[in-house]
Amino acid sequence: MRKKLTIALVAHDHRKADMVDWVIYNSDFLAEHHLVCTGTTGKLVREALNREGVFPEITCMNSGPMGGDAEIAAMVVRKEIDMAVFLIDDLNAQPHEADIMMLLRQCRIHNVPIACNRYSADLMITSTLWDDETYKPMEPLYRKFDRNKPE
Ligand SMILES: O=C(CO)COP(=O)(O)O
Repeated sequence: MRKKLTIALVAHDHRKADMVDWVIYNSDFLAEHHLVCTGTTGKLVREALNREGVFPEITCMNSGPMGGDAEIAAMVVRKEIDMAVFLIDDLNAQPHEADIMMLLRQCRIHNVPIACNRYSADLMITSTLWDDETYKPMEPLYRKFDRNKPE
C-alpha cells in the first residue's frame, strides 16, 4: 500500500486482548501507517508493536471515558481519519455510551469505514481500493446537510 493512512484504533477493556492480537497479526501492515488511539488502547498497542520490533507513529488521545472517543469523532468530522477499528464490548454497559454512539454516528455520516469486529478489520485493511486512484468513495449520504454543497 502506497498511501499512508491514519487509522483509529479503539478497544473496550474486555476487547483489549483481541485488539492486541489483531495489531500483532497485522504488525507489518500497521508499521507503515499513523495510528490514532484512545489512551489505554494506544498504550497497549504501542507496547505490543514495539515488542514485535515495529515502531509506527502512534497518537494517543484521552482515555475513552474521559473523552477519547469524542476526540477521535472530531477528527472524523475534520476528515483526518481514513478508517477505524472499534472493538466494542457489547456485553457490558459503558459510562460513556453517548461518546461511543457519537463516534459510530460520525463515521456513518462522514462515510469513514469502521470495523467493529476482527473479520471486518481484516477485510478492510486488505482492500485493494486503498491503492485504486480511480476509486472515489461515495459523497456523504446526508448531502443536504453539507454546507459546502448547493442543494
Ligand atoms: O473506552 C474506550 C472506547 O469507548 C477505550 O478507551 P481506552 O482505550 O482509554 O480504554
